[in-house]
Amino acid sequence: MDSSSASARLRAFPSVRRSSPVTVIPLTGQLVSANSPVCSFRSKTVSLTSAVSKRSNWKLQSAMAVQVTEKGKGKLQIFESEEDLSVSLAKYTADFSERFVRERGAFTVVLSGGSLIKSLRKLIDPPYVDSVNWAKWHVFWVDERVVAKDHPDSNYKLAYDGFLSEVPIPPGQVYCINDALSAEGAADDYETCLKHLVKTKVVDFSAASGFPVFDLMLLGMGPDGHVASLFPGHPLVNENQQWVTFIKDSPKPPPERITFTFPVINSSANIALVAVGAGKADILHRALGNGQSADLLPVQMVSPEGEMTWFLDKEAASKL
Ligand SMILES: O=C(O)[C@H](O)[C@@H](O)[C@H](O)[C@H](O)COP(=O)(O)O
Repeated sequence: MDSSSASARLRAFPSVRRSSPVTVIPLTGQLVSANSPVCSFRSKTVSLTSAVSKRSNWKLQSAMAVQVTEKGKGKLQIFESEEDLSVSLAKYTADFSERFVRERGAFTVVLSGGSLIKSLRKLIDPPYVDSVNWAKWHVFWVDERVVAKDHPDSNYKLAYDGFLSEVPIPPGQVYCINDALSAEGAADDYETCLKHLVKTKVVDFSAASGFPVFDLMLLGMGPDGHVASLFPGHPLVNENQQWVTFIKDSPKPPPERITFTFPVINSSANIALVAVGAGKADILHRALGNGQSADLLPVQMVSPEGEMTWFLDKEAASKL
């Protein structure tokens, strides 16, 4: 792995292009999926700063999503309710599954913990529970707590109970933490597993950067702006050599976790960033608003090689 290359370093410290042009697309009357053709709607080009200040354009009507796109920063979708968000998130995920299974014979999907799992619940309902080719799924965790797999804090348990137990993904394709190891040992073990899966071409790889490329990463965000187990002000946000690392002083309990690093997160082919509820409103205002800060929040460091799509409900987006 040539992780000391200039491009790997650069990708670990992506810049936030606040003044880049964005396209604001007010949509009326119906929920529009992430894959809707942009050209079929009215659009105008403004800067992200002015898009945020023109809040009157963002009024939500019943079951309406407002999309904002900015080159390199992603598409922002705001849903009337968490229920609408989960319907759209299921379609978005199922569409990628279909595309990657067709194109490369497998679908590598990365989960986080927290409320994201609940927001994936429509995937285990018809039509997706029957139409998705679950046998081709390979499931990973962007972060995991260093606890036993049957512990209430386990992200594996959360995903298993709420989602994985309901669909026929072969158990050998669900890559959970080795809970017999220390945090350091579990991070090493997970990275070794990823390297093996890159070698066997289950997981894609970017020769340019030297990091694995997951087909889809589904990220939550904490109210402090953390993603995965990469917390504001923690030195791990600058890790640019390892694929998987560990933390023993996580400000969010439990303290011991393993986590993908930013170069791996930012190598993804697609990232969905999902935030729901009023508790996320202030940090989203800071992350996407006009204010300038020298220190980027972890969520502002998410800047994938591929596509990024934000899924917010109207409470989370209420201060934008
Ligand atoms: O293990 C974890 O703690 C998570 O992976 C973490 O990064 C989570 O995704 C965010 O804290 C958002 O969680 P909520 O959506 O529950 O706020």
